[in-house]
Amino acid sequence: MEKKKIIEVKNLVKKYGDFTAVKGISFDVYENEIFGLLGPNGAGKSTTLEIIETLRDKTSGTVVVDGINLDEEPESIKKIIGVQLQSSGYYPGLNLMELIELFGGLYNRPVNPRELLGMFNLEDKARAKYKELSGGQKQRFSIATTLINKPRIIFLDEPTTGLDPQARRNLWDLIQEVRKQGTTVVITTHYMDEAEFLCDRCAIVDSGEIIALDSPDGLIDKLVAQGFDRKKEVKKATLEDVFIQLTGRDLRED
Ligand SMILES: Nc1ncnc2c1ncn2[C@@H]1O[C@H](COP(=O)(O)OP(=O)(O)OP(=O)(O)O)[C@@H](O)[C@H]1O
Repeated sequence: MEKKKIIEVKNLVKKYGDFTAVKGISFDVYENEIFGLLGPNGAGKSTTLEIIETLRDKTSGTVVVDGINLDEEPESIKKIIGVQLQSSGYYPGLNLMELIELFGGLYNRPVNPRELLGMFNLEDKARAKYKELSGGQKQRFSIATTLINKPRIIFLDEPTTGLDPQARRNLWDLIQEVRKQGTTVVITTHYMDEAEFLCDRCAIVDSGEIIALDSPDGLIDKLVAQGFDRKKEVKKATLEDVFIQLTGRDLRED
């Protein structure tokens, strides 16, 4: 069966004054895939995401999300996407349940806060304030809030930055679970192991251009076919494997 395109980006350009941050990139995201945007600092990943999320104006190019043209109906796009809020958007006086209820009200959507918090292992924190959460809990809550409006696509900008290995692996499982439930996931990350584990396909962005786009295995195969060979013998385990083996897979922050 033909895969359905849920995001179509064509010749997207973004200029900040004289500086061109995004230089005419084109890519498609298929329905229900986990799609990664990888690239060094300043490559233009966040700018690209924010344009698709309707949070930033583009200079030129076309963006179509689930058949909706960004230039024509940005409000309709907002209704079908889930975006992580800046932490400043979490009113300090409200607990997690109240925040979810508030956001549900803003989206005009009935929402079951306990169920959502449960999915992200935060049921015990239902009455806690955002500032009382650990780093991993904050990230889980932030991802949970992207699902409040039951979106078709969620956008995650560096979701595991700063987390310990247990929290990172736990979040990977949660992101896979979100996808399993039918949501398309677009993610930016600087961690190549994360992209390799999670992404069906990824685009490598550098200086505002896409320099490669394929599945992680496809990208690796292409490099190997060019004669690339690792200098050192591949180790049977990594230091992270040692760490996880010694400290276990359970989350520590709770
Ligand atoms: N509001 C702005 N005004 C001017 N330049 C900007 C603005 N926002 C981003 N830039 C520049 O555009 C380029 C792309 O930035 P962007 O944040 O999209 O990169 P990124 O790939 O997400 O980087 P990072 O991995 O560091 O988050 C950078 O050179 C950045 O300095």
